[in-house]
Amino acid sequence: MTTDRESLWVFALASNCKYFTSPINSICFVLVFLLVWLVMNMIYWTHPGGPAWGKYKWRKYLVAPKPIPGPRGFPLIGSMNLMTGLAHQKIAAVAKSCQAKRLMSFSLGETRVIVTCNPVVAKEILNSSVFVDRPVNESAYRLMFNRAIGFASYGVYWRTLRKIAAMHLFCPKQIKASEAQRCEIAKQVIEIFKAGGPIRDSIRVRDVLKKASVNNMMCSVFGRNYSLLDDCNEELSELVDEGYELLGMLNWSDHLPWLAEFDPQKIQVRCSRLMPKVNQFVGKIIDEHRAQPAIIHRDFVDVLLSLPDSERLSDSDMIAVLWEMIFRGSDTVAVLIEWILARMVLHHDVQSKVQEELDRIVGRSRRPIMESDVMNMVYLPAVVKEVLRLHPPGPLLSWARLAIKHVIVDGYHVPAGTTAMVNMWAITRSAEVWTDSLEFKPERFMNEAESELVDFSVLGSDLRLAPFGSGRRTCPGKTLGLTTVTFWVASLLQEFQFGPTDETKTVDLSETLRLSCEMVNPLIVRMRPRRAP
Ligand code: HEM
Repeated sequence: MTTDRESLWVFALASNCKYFTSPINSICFVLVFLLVWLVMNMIYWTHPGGPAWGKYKWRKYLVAPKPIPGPRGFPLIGSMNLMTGLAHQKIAAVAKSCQAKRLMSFSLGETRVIVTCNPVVAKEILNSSVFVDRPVNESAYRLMFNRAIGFASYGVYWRTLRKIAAMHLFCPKQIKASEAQRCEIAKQVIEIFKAGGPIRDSIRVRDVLKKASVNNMMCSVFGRNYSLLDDCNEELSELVDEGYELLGMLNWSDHLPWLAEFDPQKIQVRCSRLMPKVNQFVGKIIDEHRAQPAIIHRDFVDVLLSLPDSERLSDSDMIAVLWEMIFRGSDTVAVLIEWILARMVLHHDVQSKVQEELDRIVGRSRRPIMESDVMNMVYLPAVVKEVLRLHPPGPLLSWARLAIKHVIVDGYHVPAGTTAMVNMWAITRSAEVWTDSLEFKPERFMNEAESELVDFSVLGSDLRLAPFGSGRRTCPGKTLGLTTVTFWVASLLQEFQFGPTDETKTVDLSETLRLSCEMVNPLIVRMRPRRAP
């Protein structure tokens, strides 16, 4: 933007000068200007980390003691190619080749970025009081997420939202209170999978899991009970899918602001088509709650409507907050369960061990599993941790952080306004951090006798495995997410034996990175009921 404004000034001054009344002189001026611009961009590009870092150094006349190592990428656009496709894998490979696994710099157009593949530096970044904001993201702003927790600027508003959500949606009492709803949805999922008869040879699990997760959040947030068997939340699923795709896309205009005018990826158009639909859908639910005020708060809309004046949110802010919860709470849960089931198909011995544990704790009766049974399990939580290690749903921790002040990271000067990423995928697969790092071994989270879990929290205190992030902007829904995933997986494994569709086939674990990291090819399984009808 500064470049654009400065260029306009130069042109404005030039147009007032008599020398430029002749066309030849004007053309010469434009050519000289272009040449200078080109030379400057080439100079910026020579800096380690590429053009955005070079530009910062030249603009600030800064003699940095030592630049952060990193790829130069291309002039002007820097390393935009790193963020397309499987960004976490590409970044890990480049960090290795630049010998910059602890801290690497790169440029996304005009955006300065640092990234770490090291747990110690990750802790320094995520737990600092400096990397507490989120970088600018046009889609997030246009979809109003800047007024919800995830993209709100660090400050009073963000703190108030987190406090409200922590007290009324994510506290242990509230999570316990929503147990019946999770049980009901698990029951419906099982009914759907059973509907085709005892032998089901080829079932795609993703669609059912996604719908179940959306329904679960719809119930907690809006107090709406949708059945998995009917299609009445189809509209919401479409809105979530569209928002999900828009937020997950690399928007070139975020990093090359002069492109925003042209909207080359049609992101602005799609956001402005989507938002009125979201406003209408969520606004209608808020109006219905207003028309029938609840004496006991049944859901999150009731909570928001009953806030005291000092904390009351405008309607549009309320829509943003509610919409974000549906959005964040749905995809991550479904994606993680699909990865767990994929691993169960692939490692039949592990699946049998979970089922033995289930039978030991619940008995092979017809009694469905309860969440209190899951609390007594040790092997299943170890399996969930191991899947989070090999397939973290947010390999780059979903949303990056932004430095609000100058800061020193791992001995390097990092200027305010720099975007910071943590490559959790690279950390959790690193041979320097984990023994047999690429092998699927849930036992690594258990003691030698395999009778109890070792003391390893995945909730953000140990950066060797922190799939929910860490520090002030850590995921507020982590306990709810983990409880839902573990319970639904337990319910499915109690009920069914999962296997490959064909004994000669294996499971394709290839990844695709959207907002979360999903299986490229949706999991298709063979299911056999385990319990007698
Ligand atoms: C398996 C489930 C989940 C995973 C793996 C996950 C992962 C993450 C990650 C990596 C972050 C970024 C943290 C950081 O910057 O340090 C995040 C943020 C967030 N998550 Fe989750 N999440 C899950 C479930 C949920 C659920 C169920 C909800 C809500 C219903 C939720 C709501 C949020 C919100 C609102 C933020 C933004 C926090 C902020 O910026 O202050 N997440 N999540």
